[in-house]
Amino acid sequence: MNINTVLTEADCLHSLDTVIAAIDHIAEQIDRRMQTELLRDKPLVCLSVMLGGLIFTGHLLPKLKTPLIIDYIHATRYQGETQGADLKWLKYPSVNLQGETVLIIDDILDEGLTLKSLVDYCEQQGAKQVFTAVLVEKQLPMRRGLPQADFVGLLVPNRYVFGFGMDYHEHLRSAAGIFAVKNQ
Ligand SMILES: O=P(O)(O)OC[C@H]1O[C@H](OP(=O)(O)OP(=O)(O)O)[C@H](O)[C@@H]1O
Ligand SMILES: Nc1nc2[nH]cnc2c(=O)[nH]1
Repeated sequence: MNINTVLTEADCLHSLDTVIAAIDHIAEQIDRRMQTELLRDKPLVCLSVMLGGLIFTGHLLPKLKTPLIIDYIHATRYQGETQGADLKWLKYPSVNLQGETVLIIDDILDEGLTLKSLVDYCEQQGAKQVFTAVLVEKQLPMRRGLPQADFVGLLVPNRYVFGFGMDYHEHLRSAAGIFAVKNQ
């Protein structure tokens, strides 16, 4: 596998400009929704899902006007592969979620099993409400886990995608845009 070949042969699904515009749009939607959901003086607890959610989170949070605190979860189901397996937790959130309004921020909703586990965990920890934001939603006929996220930036077809946080065998997370691997 030559990483440069993967990149040069990939199909660009969404340009960097399109991704940035989609993040602007999600930020507006989140701010609007949180005006009605957040208790006064209570910040939104934002949980970034490592590693894939890192770049999306870094672009999204400075655009939010909603008062917030930042924490992270490290959980992986694919572990550098292109087929998912059981979710492996590497880091639980440090913040106490009891009574909090939580926003889980991830790069992609695919089968939805990762986000379903993370939402369940936050609810078990006593979160008052749990919202989910993803940069991309993969278009599947049905999902085994969470059927949809509350805030979605862009749609992608049912192909293996990378860029803007998403990896191809742990490479290409920093690719500027969203790309689909050739023939996958
Ligand atoms: O909807 P699902 O089918 O569960 O897949 C979505 C998850 O897969 C990726 O994580 P991955 O396990 O590859 O770890 P990573 O964040 O380190 O890339 C991605 O970041 C999501 O968290
Ligand atoms: N990088 C990447 N991670 C995923 N996790 C679930 N689906 C995908 C995908 O298409 N690409």
